[in-house]
Amino acid sequence: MNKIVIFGVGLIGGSLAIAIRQAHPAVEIVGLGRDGELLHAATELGVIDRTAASIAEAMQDADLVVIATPVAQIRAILQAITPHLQAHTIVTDVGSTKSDVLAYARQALPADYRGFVAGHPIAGAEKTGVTAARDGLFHHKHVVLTPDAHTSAQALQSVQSLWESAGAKVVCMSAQQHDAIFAAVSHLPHLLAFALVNELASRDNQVELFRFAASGFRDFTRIAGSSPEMWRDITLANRSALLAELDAYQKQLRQLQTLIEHQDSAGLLAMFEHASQARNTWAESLQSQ
Ligand SMILES: NC(=O)c1ccc[n+]([C@@H]2O[C@H](COP(=O)([O-])OP(=O)(O)OC[C@H]3O[C@@H](n4cnc5c(N)ncnc54)[C@H](O)[C@@H]3O)[C@@H](O)[C@H]2O)c1
Ligand SMILES: O=C(O)C(=O)C[C@]1(C(=O)O)C=C[C@@H](O)C=C1
Repeated sequence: MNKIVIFGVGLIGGSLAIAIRQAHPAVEIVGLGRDGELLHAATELGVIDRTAASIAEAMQDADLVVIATPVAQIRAILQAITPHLQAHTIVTDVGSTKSDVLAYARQALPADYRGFVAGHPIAGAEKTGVTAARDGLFHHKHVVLTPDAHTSAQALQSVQSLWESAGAKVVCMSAQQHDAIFAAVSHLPHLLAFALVNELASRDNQVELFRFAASGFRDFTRIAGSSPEMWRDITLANRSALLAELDAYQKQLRQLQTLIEHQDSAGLLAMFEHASQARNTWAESLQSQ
């Protein structure tokens, strides 16, 4: 590979650029974005080599295009690059939802184009922008790729190799399976954190509440500091899976409420023991990965 174009040089696009620079120092990295000042900062920091005067110029002889913007931007970017797409150019994305992105790709890209590989690195933070980008973000982390019948084996292999060179472990699954899994373990927890903080921050005594909030509150709500735009887009894109997850969670809350109302000591203990054991087993499994 000689030239990589990244749309959206923020936390994820910037961290991938840093990883690519380390693994493939000779590759030219061209960044595009909607905010000139941020792109200037990305160039000054040495995260990208340069920006481009136009999409046409950026796409000229590009080997790989990475779309690392909020997911609602991806359709328009695919439409904008399509007239400039060369046969050998591979296109991938890093969006947190995959069924919507695959549908956009089918609508926007030429019917005979087989170089689109939908992807999602399972690594990140509540911080946004290129100043939050960092070396090693993807080390030992999963990257999920969701190839479909239109994806060529060669494009899939190229994107897999790129992520492996960034230190990640690649797993393939369907977009539908991906969206169901991440609705449960990523998207729902973000909504719960936003909802809790929103509720407390709407109270008259919020100053007092936040004054005494400590590490339990910090751990539960860290992700409520995440990008509102990114999470609006994810929530709307994965709405049917998320509505099912919200139903299941509300059922748990209703169960909890009944146990408390009935002062059901054994029931509460059983529920907390089940959750505590599952959480500790999961945390231990992370150490052996
Ligand atoms: N933050 C995470 O933890 C995380 C983890 C994995 C995947 N993702 C996904 O990665 C993507 C980027 O997230 P991030 O955390 O890097 O966000 P970010 O806000 O740090 O970066 C997004 C960048 O995209 C730019 N941008 C927005 N619209 C654009 C457009 N139309 N054209 C070009 N550039 C545009 C923004 O200016 C910004 O620089 C999202 O799709 C998100 O769902 C995020
Ligand atoms: O660590 C965090 O702050 C994250 O929210 C990262 C996280 C996650 O839920 O685990 C968030 C969204 C991404 O799509 C992938 C990873």
